[in-house]
Amino acid sequence: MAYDALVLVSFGGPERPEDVLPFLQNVTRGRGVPPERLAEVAEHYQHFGGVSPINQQCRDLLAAIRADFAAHGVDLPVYWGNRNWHPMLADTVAQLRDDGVRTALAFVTSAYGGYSSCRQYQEDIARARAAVGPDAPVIDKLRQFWDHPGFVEPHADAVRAALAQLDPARRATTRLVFTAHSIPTSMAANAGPHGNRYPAQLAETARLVRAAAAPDLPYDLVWQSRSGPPHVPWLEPDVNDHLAALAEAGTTSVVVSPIGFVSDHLEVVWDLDTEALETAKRVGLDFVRAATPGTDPRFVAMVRELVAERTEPGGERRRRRLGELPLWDTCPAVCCVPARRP
Ligand SMILES: CC1=C(CCC(=O)O)c2cc3nc(cc4[nH]c(cc5[nH]c(cc1n2)c(C)c5CCC(=O)O)c(CCC(=O)O)c4C)C(CCC(=O)O)=C3C
Ligand SMILES: [Fe+2]
Repeated sequence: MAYDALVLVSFGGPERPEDVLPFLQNVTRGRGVPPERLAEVAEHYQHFGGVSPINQQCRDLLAAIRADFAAHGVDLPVYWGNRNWHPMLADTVAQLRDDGVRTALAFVTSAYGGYSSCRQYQEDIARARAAVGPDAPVIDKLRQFWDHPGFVEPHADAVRAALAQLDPARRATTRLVFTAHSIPTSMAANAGPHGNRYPAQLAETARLVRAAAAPDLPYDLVWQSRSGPPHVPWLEPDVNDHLAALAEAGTTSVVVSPIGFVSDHLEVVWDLDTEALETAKRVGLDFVRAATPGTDPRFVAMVRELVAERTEPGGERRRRRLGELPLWDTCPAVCCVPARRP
């Protein structure tokens, strides 16, 4: 199939103190997040002057994709729109329409399945198209990429680089701790056509990154950034509880690798580099946080490869991937339906 454009679709984040609350209201509208939690998260953003790093990271990725496309003769304009903050996806889709784009592919900055990571972005696209009206372009989301070498290899290199900062004499008591955004257990149960796809994909990515980076080290997959009301169960253990338990059991050193994310946005620089680091200090663990792919050339090239899978004859037979879980281009209708409200 031929496409006229690529759209980078992301979460969005505030870039001024006065935008923090309206942004948080957009994120949590209708999702039952208690006001206390919202106030706490607003403080995390204000700690960074009300500026989330995520939008600049998207601008950097956008520039890198454009340069990579130009260097490889891919003649597709690249646009950018967000779920929760400007540039809002509906404005971007209106621009696509004004520019005469009829069909576009969407690269979403999340590697995994699940409602928040996949289905909700498809709903964002559908809502933006509906807002633009009948002449809105068709927009097809590119596939999930949790086990693509362009995602796994940068994470693995980052784990290796982080390990190099730890004391080699303590290697026997060093562990890898992979983290991803926690989600409600009901959302996890509904992820993918047969359920539990989000944790299953993360377990596969963790296994692949560890195999490439440090096959001799023990590893765990744990969760971070829990939101929602306290009585609703979310995936556990939390990274902070886990670090305390590790220290208790004799671990001296950890590399924390946020495989759930593609860039060092606020959930990384606050929840890990500030909170989890604080926990590690308190319980006496050596702690190094591994980098995320960001604009690693292999990650940027992956975007072009995912496009080629959809646009080149036989492209779907040349998928590069390291894992074994089932993979598809177009999600079945039953996939990742929203978690039932408690
Ligand atoms: C799976 C997942 C990803 C990974 C996939 C992806 O990347 O999309 C992700 C990413 C992110 N989450 C982010 C920020 C927030 N997430 C929140 C709340 C929530 N996240 C959830 C899940 C996820 N979130 C869920 C189930 C909620 C509860 C409310 C709801 O059901 O929607 C809240 C509300 C306050 C709170 O934390 O309580 C905020 C501010 C940012 C931006 C950081 C920045 O600004 O740099 C990013 C990239
Ligand atoms: Fe989130």
